[in-house]
Amino acid sequence: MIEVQHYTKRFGPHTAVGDLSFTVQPGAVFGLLGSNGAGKTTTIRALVGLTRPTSGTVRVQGFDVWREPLKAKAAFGYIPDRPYLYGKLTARELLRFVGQLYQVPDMESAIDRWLALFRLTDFGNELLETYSHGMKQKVAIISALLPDPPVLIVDEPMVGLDPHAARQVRELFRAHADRGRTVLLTTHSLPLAEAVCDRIVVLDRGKVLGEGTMEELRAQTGTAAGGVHGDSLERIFFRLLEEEQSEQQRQVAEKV
Ligand SMILES: Nc1ncnc2c1ncn2[C@@H]1O[C@H](COP(=O)(O)OP(=O)(O)OP(=O)(O)O)[C@@H](O)[C@H]1O
Repeated sequence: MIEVQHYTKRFGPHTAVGDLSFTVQPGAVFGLLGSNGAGKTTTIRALVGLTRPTSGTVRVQGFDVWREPLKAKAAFGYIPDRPYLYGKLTARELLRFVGQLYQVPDMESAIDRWLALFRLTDFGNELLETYSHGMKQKVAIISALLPDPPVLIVDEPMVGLDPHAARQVRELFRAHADRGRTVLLTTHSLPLAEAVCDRIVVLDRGKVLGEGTMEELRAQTGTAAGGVHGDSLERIFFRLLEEEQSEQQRQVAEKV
């Protein structure tokens, strides 16, 4: 379970995220969507303990990520948008390192299965510095999933993946949640969000524009289901952004 309560992050005078609250229950895939600079990565970095909230709290499996970092970190797997992997290790060495840290049972056969699933068996003993971007991304995904964590936190998972791998990863996230685990992901891919997310929050410039299931977002934006585009998340997303822009223009006009 993930609980974000009144999370605010400021960088100097700039508010990157303001008063964000949401909960992700076990069994759910939660999508954090928004334009460039909306505050998605800033939120993810708070969730994984890389930045301290200016105010508010962030909990994973009941543990405050900043106050009880070891307990919180033991409970989640994290796939960053730009994975850093030790280039002088082979994929197998890195995965053994992760497996030992998290005491993964029957580690060697688990590693074999994961490498085979992502068609990396032949490259398992090659140094990671020789891997392509997509291959590195696959290893980062395996590292996060190998310990079968109760919570999975993912920043832009599909960048660099070929269509086959992208579909596999989408199915893995869904299956992870369906086994009672919690999944939070950020993405620019509206089809991905629509296909796997149970709930979605749309951010823009650090503010929440909308939150809910697809049905709730449709109701909020007056976007009817059906029709060629009527039920798509893309339409809801643009409607929310348009509403926010008209509200800002109205406020500016009032001040003039
Ligand atoms: N370390 C930092 N110092 C100053 N400002 C920052 C820092 N990190 C993020 N920001 C600012 O916070 C805002 C949110 O950035 P963030 O990276 O969270 O956006 P994002 O939604 O992940 O965007 P993208 O889709 O482009 O990756 C931006 O205005 C960014 O400039």
